[in-house]
Amino acid sequence: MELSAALDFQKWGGVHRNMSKDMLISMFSPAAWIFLILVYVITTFLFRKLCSISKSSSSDLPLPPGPRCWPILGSMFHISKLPHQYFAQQAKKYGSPIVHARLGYSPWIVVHSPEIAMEVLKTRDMEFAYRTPSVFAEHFSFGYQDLIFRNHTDATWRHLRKVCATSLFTTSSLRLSAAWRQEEISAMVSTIRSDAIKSGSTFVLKARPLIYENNMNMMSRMLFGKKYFGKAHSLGREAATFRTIQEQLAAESAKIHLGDLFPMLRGFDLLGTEKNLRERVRPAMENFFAAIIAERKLQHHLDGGIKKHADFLDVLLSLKDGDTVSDICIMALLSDLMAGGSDTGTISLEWALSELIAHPDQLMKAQQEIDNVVGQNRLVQESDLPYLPYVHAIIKETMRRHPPIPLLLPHYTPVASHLGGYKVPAGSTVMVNAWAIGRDPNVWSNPEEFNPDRFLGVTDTQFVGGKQFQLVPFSAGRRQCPGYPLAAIQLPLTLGSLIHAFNWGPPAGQKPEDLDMNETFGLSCHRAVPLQAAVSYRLKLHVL
Ligand code: HEM
Repeated sequence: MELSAALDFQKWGGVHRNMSKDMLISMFSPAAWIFLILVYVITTFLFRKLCSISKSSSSDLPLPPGPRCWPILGSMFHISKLPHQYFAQQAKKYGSPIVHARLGYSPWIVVHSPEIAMEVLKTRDMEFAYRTPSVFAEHFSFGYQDLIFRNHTDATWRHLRKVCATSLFTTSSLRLSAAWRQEEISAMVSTIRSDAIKSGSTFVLKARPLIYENNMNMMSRMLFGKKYFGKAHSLGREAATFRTIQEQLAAESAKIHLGDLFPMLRGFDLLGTEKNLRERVRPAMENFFAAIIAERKLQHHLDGGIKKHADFLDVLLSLKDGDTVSDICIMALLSDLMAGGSDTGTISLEWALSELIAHPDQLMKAQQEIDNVVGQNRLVQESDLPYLPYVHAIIKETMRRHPPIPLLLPHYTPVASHLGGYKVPAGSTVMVNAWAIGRDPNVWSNPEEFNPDRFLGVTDTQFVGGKQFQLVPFSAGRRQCPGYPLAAIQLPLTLGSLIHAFNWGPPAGQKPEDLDMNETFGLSCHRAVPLQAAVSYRLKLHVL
């Protein structure tokens, strides 16, 4: 998913470069221009006043180095490249593990060392585990009713995390949902196999949509017992609505909202970017999830109560006494989990397949490992996973090189603080550059090399915000991704199944080393060019 209120810097850079003077003039009425100029003059004055007050009253620590900050606008026009790469370059340029930038009125602090990442995410996470308020966050979360954007100081946030941890991601609940995952994997393998057989042997597969739909189906079945993608389902209209909502969310998460950069302008929605969120996207999400909840409540009524928990929605609706959560909170949570559980997995698997196509020897080594454990007469099952260390190592190495959320989700501190000997202004968004840490030669030997072997024998505790914080794709501390236990099964299971059932190579005429490995940015980091691979079936025909 495009997980949060991302500023799409590429688009913003593009808009900035392409925006002619005429376009700018025609965007606002004369009254709006006078108003904007007035706002500029007043805010410049207030800003200078504020700076002089804060200089004299706050600590003497300096701000971290970073790009030039212009009055009011800050450094936003400097950040036109992929921000995780841009900030990594800035850290290198200044020889500093912390970089500061300002977007409009919002200070950003970006951390590039495992030591300071540990401070932000774990040792002092009570200070830094807030979320940056934003226009997208407010609507996506139905007014901060969800888990992702609710502050960690809120008792309901703790309650929702506990419900997820104890009812969705325990070993026993994950065992209960194993059959659905297996069905979805079989369906995906079967679809690809039919296409391969139809086309003779090898055919060119666009992997991303298939993996995305597979992840979505797995999530929606676990959460509320429905699936929206694939050949054999009959939810035509509902599925179409669901797709539209997901597409709109992805588009909205990548928009610039003036109100985020200049909070005092929020109420005016001068560019009209909030209107669509408020009037179309949020109501559409609300109607969609409200219908699912209403349908389930009716079912419970007809059944004379909840006899047995069929899925997570049943669990949420059967919470008792002080533990109950409102319908709006359930909607927001379901929406979070759908978002959290689909795009990240798709990104990781697409990168893992790309790296294996670029490194055929490693692909072969993984296939041999799976053949030794599973043979060629059946598909990979979850019970095989403990015996596939090389497949797990590939996932870890993929996460090191390509963390799906390279700057993690934005953390925030409402009060002034300090990090690594630098000042952190009140209201700062604090980011950990997991991408840069994963490629730091001071942390990893030969970081540019894709080498899964480096993870053989490494335990999972070292993987999830391990002691040294070298590898933090799932973050750590209070905000650590709650979905990790599911991802730790789903990723190796899907990757293992795909490389066991099929041979993968670059499309005809391309060499493995020529594969385009460029990145694109939302807040999540896809391949810039969706993967197209030459695929052929490699198991016995009677399998499936
Ligand atoms: C490749 C798989 C995944 C990766 C790399 C990943 C990564 C992350 C990251 C970096 C965060 C932000 C942590 C922070 O703010 O410091 C996060 C939060 C979150 N993730 Fe995941 N995630 C994955 C899969 C999942 C799955 C499968 C689910 C649920 C089904 C999920 C649900 C969530 C939720 C609800 C949050 C918000 C937690 C909070 O703010 O308290 N994620 N994830």
